[in-house]
Amino acid sequence: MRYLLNADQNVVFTEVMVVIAAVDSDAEARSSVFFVNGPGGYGKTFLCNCIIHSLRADSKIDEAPMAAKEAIHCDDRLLQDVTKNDRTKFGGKVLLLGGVFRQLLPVVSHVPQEFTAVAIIQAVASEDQHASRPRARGVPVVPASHRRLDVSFNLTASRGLRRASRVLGASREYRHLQPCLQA
Ligand SMILES: Nc1ncnc2c1ncn2[C@@H]1O[C@H](COP(=O)(O)OP(=O)(O)OP(=O)(O)O)[C@@H](O)[C@H]1O
Repeated sequence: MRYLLNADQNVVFTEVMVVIAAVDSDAEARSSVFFVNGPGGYGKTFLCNCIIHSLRADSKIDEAPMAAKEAIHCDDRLLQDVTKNDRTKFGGKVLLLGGVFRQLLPVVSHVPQEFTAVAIIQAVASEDQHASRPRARGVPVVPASHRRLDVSFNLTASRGLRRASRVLGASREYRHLQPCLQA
């Protein structure tokens, strides 16, 4: 199955396998946590299946879910307990998680999620303008990959934007988004 992997998938496959081999041969090796990021349909599941297939063939695999942070903490403690190794994260096991970072909202303290969503839509819309994409009735066109956020955009409208602008503008981390909110 490995021969089917494309160049990007091959890079991740090799990196994960190298670390697994190192952890296998050295009980004291540091554990590694990988997060495979990529847009929908980019081949994350295909890659994971290939890795699982290879590890199963060698009888060395534990399931690695994509889960809430509490579940990840729980895995960490459980693996440390099972392996009797509390010196390294996940008891020295390799953790491979997958997902799409663009589908997750960044965490901004004291800001409701819908305002963060609006800020992101505005930022994306602004990128779109630079790419000379069409605009419909004065509303920036949101690319297909972000259409699931359309609802937040419509619901919050201008009052939400003004508040988002104020609150996000006060956050040093997201100050660069401020110009995008001047609709
Ligand atoms: N190297 C490959 N060779 C042949 N087909 C592939 C390859 N990589 C991915 N595919 C195919 O592309 C399609 C999308 O891949 P996959 O489901 O792995 O994407 P994904 O990143 O997990 O998507 P999502 O985030 O939406 O779950 C699937 O039909 C898969 O079989």
